Amino acid sequence: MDKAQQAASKRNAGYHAAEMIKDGMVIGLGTGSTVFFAMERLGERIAEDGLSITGVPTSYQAAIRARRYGIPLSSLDEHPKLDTAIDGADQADPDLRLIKGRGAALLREKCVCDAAREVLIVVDPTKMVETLNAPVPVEVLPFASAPVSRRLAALGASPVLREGVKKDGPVVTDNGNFILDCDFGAIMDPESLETAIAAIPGALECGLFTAYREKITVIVGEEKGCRVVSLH
Ligand SMILES: O=C(CO)[C@H](O)[C@H](O)COP(=O)(O)O
Repeated sequence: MDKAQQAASKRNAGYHAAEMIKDGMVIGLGTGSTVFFAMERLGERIAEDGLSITGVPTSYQAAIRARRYGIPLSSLDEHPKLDTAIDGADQADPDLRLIKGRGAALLREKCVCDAAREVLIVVDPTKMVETLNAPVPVEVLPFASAPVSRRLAALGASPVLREGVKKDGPVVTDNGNFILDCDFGAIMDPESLETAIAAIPGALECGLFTAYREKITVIVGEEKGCRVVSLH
């Protein structure tokens, strides 16, 4: 799939998710290029049809983009329960388990996913895999990054501190933490791995999302149209 085909697929997925949003909904807004297409379409529906929605952004980037599209914003303080959330993913398997966090927003994304009654995951076809095998991002407390790294290595990864492309030194998340990218190879038991990582003090969250399969709908954008996958 070339770049133009991928962009068309992302756009179709994002637009499809945006069409599923109903008047009055409070929605989590994920981070990443595919969600931005959903926001673009939501902005059009607000401007053209008077759609009334409230967004809870998962990152500064999502908030900036949502404002640009005229989406009114709120927070989990105001809305601890969300009608739905739209988010992207780096990989999804047939059981709708995900790896997220390329954009370093995984901690807030998991909070929003947890708060949402349903979750729309928008992806292009390259994200669909039989077995999750991408590096798992782990957000770590900087104070504890060395011991956390050792614990992750004991689980089978070679953790790599994520460094900035446009800045010197480590990437600092919107929450003031670091990211360790952890390549575990093929992940045969994502649930156990997520539980094991969650048990490490100082590992604040990881990019494995295995607990939300029942409320997730994956919208796979194709060059023309979409394929919708859910377990319900
Ligand atoms: O998890 C994420 C950010 O933390 C993104 O949703 C994920 O990386 C997908 O991004 P894109 O839609 O740009 O491919």
